[in-house]
Amino acid sequence: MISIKALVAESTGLTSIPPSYTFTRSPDDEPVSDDPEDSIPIVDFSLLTSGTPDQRSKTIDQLGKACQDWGFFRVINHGVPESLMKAMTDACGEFFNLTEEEKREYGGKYLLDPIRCGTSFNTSVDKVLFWRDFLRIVVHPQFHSPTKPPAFREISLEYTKRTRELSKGLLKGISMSLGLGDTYIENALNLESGLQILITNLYPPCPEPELAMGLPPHSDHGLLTLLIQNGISGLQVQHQSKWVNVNSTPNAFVVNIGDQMEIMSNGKYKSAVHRAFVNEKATRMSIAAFFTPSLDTIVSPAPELVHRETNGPAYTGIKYQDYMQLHLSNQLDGKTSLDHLRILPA
Ligand SMILES: O=C(O)CCC(=O)C(=O)O
Ligand SMILES: [Fe+2]
Repeated sequence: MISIKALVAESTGLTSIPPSYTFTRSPDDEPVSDDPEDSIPIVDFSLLTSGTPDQRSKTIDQLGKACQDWGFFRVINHGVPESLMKAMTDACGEFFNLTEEEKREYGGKYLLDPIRCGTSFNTSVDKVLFWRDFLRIVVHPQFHSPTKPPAFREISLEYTKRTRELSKGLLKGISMSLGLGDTYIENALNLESGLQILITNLYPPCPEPELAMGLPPHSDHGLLTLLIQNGISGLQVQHQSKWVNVNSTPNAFVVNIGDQMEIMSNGKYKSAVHRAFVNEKATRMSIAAFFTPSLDTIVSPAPELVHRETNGPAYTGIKYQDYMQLHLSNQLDGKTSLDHLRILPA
């Protein structure tokens, strides 16, 4: 399947998109909020790790509130150097600039290949194709890297370590905000042997951006996602039935919680539905670091958060590997993977 990058490059003066990329917008598509987007919660990570006890406890409260109200927040003062975020963005851009022939080496057939680049989401089931190319790399527990461009390995290894530290700190805070010990999530979901996956999304300029979709509304299948963008906006998050723009701000991470957090917290923290639009002029890029339980962990609501009388378990447990397989082999469609696990109140 041709990449969007090649499609755009090969068709000079492309004025319309091929029909296979044309989305029919649903008439009940929720409106875009006119709230200033800065109402998205902001978490100051430095207060979590080196604040006074009072600042730390306030930040844990803020984190819990952000997870409960939005499932989505920005993190500032996170300790990942801005120069590294920029280097990572540049290295990913250079990867996509390799020839189609060079990239073909990673056009893996299997959904779980450790390095896989491709287009859309899952071209064997996508009904409409997305205006998106991607590179997906498993970087933990085993680190993988494409061999080109030459600097990619070193930069992505450092980026992997620094974002891992950040995710651990955030997960400790989130664990505390649920009234569980700070290492509860880490231990219950076996995060040390869990996966860390880097997904770079490339959205080349699109001649008919209002008809195409970068990524349709979806929640992330893992536990936590840390995202950076290349200065071009296009991400929206659903909040109280409206879409809110998440503009690209330099030097902050956009963090969202995924389906495993929703299951583990018994629905107290819901995974955020988000989508990505494309635009006519600029190439947009986003880099997401996904953190997941280990493949053999059975994720189920934490017993501490389940009260048989008032708040029974809302999801059936599932082995993470089975969940990921379910998610990757179907269409990307809202929260349909999670819907399979819901236990409806009697
Ligand atoms: O491009 C974006 O901003 C969103 C990417 C995303 O949602 C994903 O990779 O799961
Ligand atoms: Fe996502």
